[in-house]
Amino acid sequence: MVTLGDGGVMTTADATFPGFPGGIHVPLVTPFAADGSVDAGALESLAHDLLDRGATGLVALGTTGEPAALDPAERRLVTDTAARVCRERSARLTVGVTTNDTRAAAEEIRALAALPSPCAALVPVPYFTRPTEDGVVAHYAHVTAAAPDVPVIVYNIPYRTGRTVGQATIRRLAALPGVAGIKQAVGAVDADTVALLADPPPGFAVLAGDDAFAPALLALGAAGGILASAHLATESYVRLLTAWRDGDMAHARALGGVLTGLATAAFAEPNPTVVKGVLHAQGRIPTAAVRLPLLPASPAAVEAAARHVHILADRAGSPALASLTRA
Ligand SMILES: O=C(O)C1=N[C@H](C(=O)O)C[C@H](O)C1
Repeated sequence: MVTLGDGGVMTTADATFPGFPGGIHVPLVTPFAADGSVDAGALESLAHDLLDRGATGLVALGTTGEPAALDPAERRLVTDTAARVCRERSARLTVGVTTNDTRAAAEEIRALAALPSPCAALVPVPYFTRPTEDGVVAHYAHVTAAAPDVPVIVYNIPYRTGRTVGQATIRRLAALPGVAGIKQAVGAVDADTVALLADPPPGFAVLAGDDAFAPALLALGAAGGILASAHLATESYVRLLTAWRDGDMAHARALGGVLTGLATAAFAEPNPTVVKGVLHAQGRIPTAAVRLPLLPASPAAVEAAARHVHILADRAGSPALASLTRA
């Protein structure tokens, strides 16, 4: 903790990452009502619940929010709902900007700058087009210049985008004014990620973006994570990050192992189908519905993930996990 002159405190994360707070950010599912419409009331309750459980921030319209299956009015409803909750709770809002068109991304970010509450933008590496890495840098230079007050988080997810971005390019991106961090989701703990975390650019938040690798990235010093499975174990992810920051390695390793099991189960079928299935089974969203081309998760996958949530709760009493595992 860093003590301020007025006797207040701010977290180390705030001091270290001025553009974007570390911590656990939950990429919200978009709940659908029984008639198939977006259920804004359910989204609002879920958002409050996740912040009650200790999330630092919420992400609207991440991959987990099925943005490609929402029309513009629905996307606006989701953004406005999440923005209202984050404003009330003084939490960090991030909004996914899901386009591979540089001009359209710049337009979307300009629109975010006009929102009544401040937010960051989660901007994927331009997908499908497969530009050069120089093209990727030019893309982010253009979109950050469009709205300098909106911090941009680079979303590096090559298995979805088709474009690998190595650490040399990530360092060039980090040097751009307006780029505040990266959601690193490369499907591995690869050499580039290890090198990046060994010597992160000052003030640049490296966030774990692959649930199954999040415990490993946090162990290497990641500032936090944007993790769909944090819907199901918010407090445990927060405790995991805290344990690594506090150097409480025994607890962190034990908890990280259990959370890796949960994450693997939550991603056994396409995200967010399993997460929605468990949230519905827990009575936290009205239906488990997803929109095509996604199909609902199988009952077996939902049961398996729910079992991992129970394992977390059961192990809360074990010595290694005692203070860490209220799911
Ligand atoms: O919505 C997100 O942001 C996330 N999407 C990833 C994905 O679906 O590939 C998973 C991650 O947990 C968060």
